[in-house]
Amino acid sequence: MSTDRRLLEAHQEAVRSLLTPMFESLRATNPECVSVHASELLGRVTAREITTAIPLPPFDNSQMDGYAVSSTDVAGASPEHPVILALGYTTAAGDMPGAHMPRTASPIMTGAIIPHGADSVIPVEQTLPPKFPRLSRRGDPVPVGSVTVVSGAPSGQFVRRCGEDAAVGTPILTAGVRLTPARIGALAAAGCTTVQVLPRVRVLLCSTGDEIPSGAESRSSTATVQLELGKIHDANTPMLAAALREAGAEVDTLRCGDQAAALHAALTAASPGYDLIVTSGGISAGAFEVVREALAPLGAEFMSVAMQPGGPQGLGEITLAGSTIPVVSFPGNPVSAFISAECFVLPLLREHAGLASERPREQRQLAHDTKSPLDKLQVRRGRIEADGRVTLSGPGSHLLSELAAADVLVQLPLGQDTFPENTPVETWRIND
Ligand SMILES: Nc1nc2c(c(=O)[nH]1)N[C@H]1C(S)=C(S)[C@@H](COP(=O)(O)OP(=O)(O)OC[C@H]3O[C@@H](n4cnc5c(N)ncnc54)[C@H](O)[C@@H]3O)O[C@H]1N2
Ligand code: MOO
Repeated sequence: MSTDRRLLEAHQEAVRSLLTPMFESLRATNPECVSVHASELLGRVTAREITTAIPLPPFDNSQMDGYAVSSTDVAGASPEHPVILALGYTTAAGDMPGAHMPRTASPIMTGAIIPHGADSVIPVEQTLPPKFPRLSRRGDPVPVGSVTVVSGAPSGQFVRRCGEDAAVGTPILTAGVRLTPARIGALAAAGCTTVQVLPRVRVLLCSTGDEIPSGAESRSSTATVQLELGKIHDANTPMLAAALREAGAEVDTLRCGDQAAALHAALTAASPGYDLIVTSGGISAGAFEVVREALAPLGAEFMSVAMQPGGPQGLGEITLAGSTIPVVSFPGNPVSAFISAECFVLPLLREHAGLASERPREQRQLAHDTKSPLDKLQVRRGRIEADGRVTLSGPGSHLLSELAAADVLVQLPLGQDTFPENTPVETWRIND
């Protein structure tokens, strides 16, 4: 590991430079075609602009349950000068309308086509009687009866015009947009059955360490698994897999002990088909640093970043079985791994997935004084108090329960080691 410490921004830039060709190549790859009805569509990113081939709405229709009328028939209607109209043909949503006859009120339901000859709708509550009489649907004889109208209805009242939401050929979605529920709804309304979406980044996530039981040992049908002394549960694999997936990646996982040859063999066998390898653990100054030992000879570099947690880091393009693949290595301490992902990889994945790359930052005041190392940027975990100030938890990178209970990450900048109560600090939300 190099003894020079690089600044966080320099490492962010190095990771961006490493991963940019991978993102570019994914954008240049043939898009995937996904059904509008598939649950996997949510969160995918459009590969092309999508225009509507039909007007939306596809026809003039009623915004209210009421009566379609000719605005000239009811001009000047008021409680003092009511207009009495005979009942016309009824149109419900989905029906073909009958002709609207002059001096009639054609019962119409929300979403039904405005019948030819009518240009306005009066809600049923604004007529006398204020409820529909017994009505027949199209094809049946028109019921005999009348409706008293006590207010005028300007032309176009409660009429939803054909194409007013989107005219034929209008782009509904541009390329590079994340598919949200509303966007999927708009595509479905336009009659799109499939959508071309960008391929997702396929990540192989590999957690290392002899202290973590192998996959088979750690999976159990009971709620809690017993541990042998010296072993711990694998927190990083589920945590990092969830973070990567939340940022739009597809993730498969791999577990490996502390033998470099075994890690090399496992990655060689598993890596084809992936765009990126992310590792956790085995990169610091110990005697058995499996990731460093296995990946440095393949081209990865390991360095120290002037931050805490997350000091030890690794990255590079490595060659496995004749193919090159980018690798980003995080330290094994769970809070270090989480913050490393948050600082170096997730913003880039989010950007590719059409999400806001950076989480919004907020200035808050510290609720108490604290210290941090002068030569490192410290990222602390904090709870927001009722007065908006932040109480920090301990700095240790093993304090995962405190990370889980935190509202915000708090940045204590490098170059300052004493932070009195009420010092303004930059924060960003987690666990939302
Ligand atoms: N002499 C030095 N020792 C250490 C240094 C240093 O600069 N000099 N750096 C410390 C820092 S900071 C960190 S962070 C860690 C990083 O070490 P590694 O990346 O080599 O990680 P490991 O040693 O494999 O694990 C560290 C810690 O995390 C636990 N761990 C690992 N994987 C998981 C997992 N999947 N789930 C839960 N917990 C995990 C592991 O048991 C260790 O306790 O090095 C310091 N040491
Ligand atoms: O830099 Mo380490 O990531 O504090 O435990």
